Amino acid sequence: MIKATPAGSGETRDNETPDRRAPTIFALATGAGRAAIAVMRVSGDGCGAILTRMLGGPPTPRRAVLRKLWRDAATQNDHLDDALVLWFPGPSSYTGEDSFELHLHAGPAIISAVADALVAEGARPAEPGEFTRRAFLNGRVDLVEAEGVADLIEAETEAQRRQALTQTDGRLSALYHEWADRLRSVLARQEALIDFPDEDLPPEVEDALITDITALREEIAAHLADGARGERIRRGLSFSIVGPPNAGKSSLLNWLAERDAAIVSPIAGTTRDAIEVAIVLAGVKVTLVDTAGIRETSDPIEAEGVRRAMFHVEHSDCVVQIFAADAPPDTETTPLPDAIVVCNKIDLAPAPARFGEISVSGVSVRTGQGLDDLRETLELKALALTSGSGAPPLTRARHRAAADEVYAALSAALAQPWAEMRGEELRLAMRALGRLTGEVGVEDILDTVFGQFCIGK
Ligand SMILES: Nc1nc2c(ncn2[C@@H]2O[C@H](COP(=O)(O)OP(=O)(O)OP(=O)(O)O)[C@@H](O)[C@H]2O)c(=O)[nH]1
Ligand SMILES: [K+]
Ligand SMILES: [Mg+2]
Repeated sequence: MIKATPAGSGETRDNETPDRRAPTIFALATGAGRAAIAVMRVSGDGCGAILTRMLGGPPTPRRAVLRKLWRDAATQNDHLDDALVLWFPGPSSYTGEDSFELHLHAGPAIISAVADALVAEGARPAEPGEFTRRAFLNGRVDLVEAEGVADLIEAETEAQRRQALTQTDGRLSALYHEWADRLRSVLARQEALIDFPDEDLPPEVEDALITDITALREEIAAHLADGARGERIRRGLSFSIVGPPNAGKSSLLNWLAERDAAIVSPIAGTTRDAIEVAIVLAGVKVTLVDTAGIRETSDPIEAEGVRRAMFHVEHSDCVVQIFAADAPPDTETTPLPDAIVVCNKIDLAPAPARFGEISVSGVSVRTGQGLDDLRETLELKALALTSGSGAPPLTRARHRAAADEVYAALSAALAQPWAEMRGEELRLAMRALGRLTGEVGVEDILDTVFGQFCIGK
């Protein structure tokens, strides 16, 4: 077989021993299930040779061309499909390697015949995230951008899509790179202080250094203290509906979910398990949780339901506390902290204006009265919990851990009276930032990061 020119000749990350030859991988980039077209993606050193074998030669780069696809074009043996072919020679491809795409007719027999032919030419099926992993190793994207690609594929809501885009297009990485640049400058000036202690550097040099470290540390603190809005957008918010039995919790859940997700009945204690339904409020993914009515009970199963309800009260981003107008809470009951308070069944009795300090949303799930206003209140809450300044938010626990480390190292540096000792802390901060974008020492986390991808990306 003719060997294609080595691909991915651009710089290789120093954290994984570069394998000079990139084994050729392939995967279906489009989903399973009935469809008109299936896209087969192929990347690696063997691509040129495979195109020669199956098409008779690589087509014009980066142009969609319709070609007959053969198991062996030279002998015109076994016509596999008529496919649209896109040839991306490395290094200016997604992976940085030679790669191509075949837009096939999506019949399962065609897909498996093409896969067989690729295996016969020495390619192997790709692992989850392997294309993007190669893009990372070849310096096409950094780790934060790669994670953004995974989020973009997973994005179900507008807020998730917008956030993932700020990550894949490098806006979040740019922030981290800007921090690294500033830290590098601080570190250089710090080294100068140590190297030329007797050369009477003006005291302003050290003062400016301290000022810069302090400013950077404050910015990182602000990034960390954004109320986890980026992580919330990614994972979605959770809103739980709690209150006494028969208040209409399940009825409200069903109305918000626009389907009969939970059983509604006049029997108090109908809901026992927590019932979760995903909805979208103002472009934000929200998991609504219907819970068991909270009351004293001798029924062990209902008691477990009550215990679970209390768990959700504690762990939700927002609690919707509901009671019925014809069974208002007694004077000992107090509103839950930060709750949205709802009085249901206002078709039976008037709602009180306030419950403790909190104003009450009066609704009737039966007649529909007040429900649109309540939805708007919930939408505003979802927006308040996920919006912030224009700066790209922190989106993952991995980023939070690294930023925490940088913050701690900068704090330690500021606490050091000796310039020599400060340098060590600054280097630690630099390393933590490098791990964040994937520039240093990340071998151990690559499997975790790319394992979350789907196959074909
Ligand atoms: N009149 C009136 N009845 C309602 C309204 N909303 C719900 N109901 C009725 O109240 C009863 C209880 O409703 P559910 O939604 O099951 O109440 P729940 O809070 O989930 O009850 P548990 O799961 O038992 O804690 C049902 O018979 C509903 O049809 C309303 O706005 N007005
Ligand atoms: K009920
Ligand atoms: Mg219920």
